[in-house]
Amino acid sequence: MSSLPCRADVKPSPTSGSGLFARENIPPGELILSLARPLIAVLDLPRLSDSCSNCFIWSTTPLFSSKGDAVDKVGVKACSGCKVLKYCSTKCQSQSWKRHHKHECSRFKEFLRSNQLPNAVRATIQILTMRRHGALTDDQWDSLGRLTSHLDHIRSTESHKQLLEKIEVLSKGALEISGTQNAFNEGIAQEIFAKVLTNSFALITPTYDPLGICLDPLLASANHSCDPNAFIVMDGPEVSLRALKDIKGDQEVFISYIDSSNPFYRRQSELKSRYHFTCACSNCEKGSTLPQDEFLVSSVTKYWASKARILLKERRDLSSTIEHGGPNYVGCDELRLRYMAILQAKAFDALEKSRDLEDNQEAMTMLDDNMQMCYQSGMFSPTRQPFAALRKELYVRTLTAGQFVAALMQASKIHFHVDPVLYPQPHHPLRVVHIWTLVKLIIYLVNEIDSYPPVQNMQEKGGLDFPVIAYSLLLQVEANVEKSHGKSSRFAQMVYRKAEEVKSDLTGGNEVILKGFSECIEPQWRLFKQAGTWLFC
Ligand SMILES: C[S@@+](CC[C@H](N)C(=O)[O-])C[C@H]1O[C@@H](n2cnc3c(N)ncnc32)[C@H](O)[C@@H]1O
Repeated sequence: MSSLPCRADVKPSPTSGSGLFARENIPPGELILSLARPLIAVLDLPRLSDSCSNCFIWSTTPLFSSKGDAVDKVGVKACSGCKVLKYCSTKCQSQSWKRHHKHECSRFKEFLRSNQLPNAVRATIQILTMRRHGALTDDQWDSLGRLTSHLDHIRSTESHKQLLEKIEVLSKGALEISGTQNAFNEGIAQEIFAKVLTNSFALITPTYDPLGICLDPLLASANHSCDPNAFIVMDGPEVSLRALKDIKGDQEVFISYIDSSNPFYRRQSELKSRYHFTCACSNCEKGSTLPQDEFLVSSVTKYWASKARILLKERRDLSSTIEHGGPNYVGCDELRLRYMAILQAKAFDALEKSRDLEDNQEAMTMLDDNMQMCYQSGMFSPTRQPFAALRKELYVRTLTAGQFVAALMQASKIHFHVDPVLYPQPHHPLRVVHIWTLVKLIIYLVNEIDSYPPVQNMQEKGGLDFPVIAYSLLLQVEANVEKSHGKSSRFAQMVYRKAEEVKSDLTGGNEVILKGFSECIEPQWRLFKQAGTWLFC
């Protein structure tokens, strides 16, 4: 694959195996490396039908995507051969065909329409067929070969029996469907499949909506830290690694594989089960002593203690997670700590279950109930997980359900009270994306104000001037998007265009009016901050 700038090298790492190391000092927000596209990429099954399999543009119809970003409608047409992969243009179709699809199309035609093949199986098929037909060079094949598979560890660990069975069955399926049995044996297919599981990362939109998985040997050499100094951002097929913090020459570049705002034992168990390692990063070295683990109280009231006793008795699935080594362990030797651990376990469990619910109302009720528990038990600050994650999930659900006023209040709370703590760097891509989503939401509400009496009320009686608020939020996105996504990214270009459009709508290009607006920002900001405090919790 053609590669763009690279300011890092793969070297042996004291952390584990190989890692990425900066060649020179890289200030926050600067590019570390960029790839025109990852070596291998496959879309999630639902995205196969509504996204381009070459440039990954997502052609959905709803007003807001799952992360609340307004979506432009683009058509995609199915490949006339397999009728599975779709493309937004003949150019995209032809690029994909030449790169890999001509080797798999007839196989997909035969198998994929009847089988709902998981991502890792399709990625393995892509690798096997590309190699078989000479579309992966020896260098690319060797660099895939150097990636960690953990297969020996999985084979020798009793608790990984089920995982081993899954690898054996699915890799065998991938080998058969790829039609490359004459070139590769089952052992090779298992190695490749296991490498895909350990080394692939999420294929995402610039606004962090998940689209599928991708694998690239260069990016896969970046080790994990729960206190990362770099992040991955995508722009269509282009993948970039950018500095979150100041990185000195020769320093190791770390990304975070997981949500690092989670408490110590949850992070440890996720990394152990998904990536097979015990994290010893600078944060994990400090154990459960950081703000991620702090509760606001040292014990809960009698009311919550009685709720916890019931959960301990009735929810065996949860009580097993609070034992030492479990994800919800908080130091369970004392009863007061067991009570807090089981309440935390219940909230995390609800967060995960809500993600699988199709029904928005049911999900919102579940999320709301557990947020109330976080608040009323007095244990959780708004940034202590899973309280912050429950709120974020509720925000996305309210947007999807078209409950835009509730969404606006949650967004204010997230903007002022959650994100600055969880993502301290103003150019953190998630912080930038959240503000952008909020801008889009406010602009939508302003345009449709007649349909939203509560918003009209906030404007007329509460004195909120939404255009001024949207404009000042846009200024924040505009100031940070170069560092979060890169100046020439499609996302940054969209932000710059929107900023110009809003500026001109507000002022008609008159600089004096614009100056007047700038002076209104401060008092409006205070009013908007209050919108988050109107919520019960
Ligand atoms: C995507 S690979 C990273 C590159 C890897 N070091 C290699 O040599 O191929 C992920 C694997 O690297 C190792 N790893 C990554 N971060 C680690 C960390 N903080 N501590 C220990 N091992 C880590 C684990 O074995 C993990 O499964």
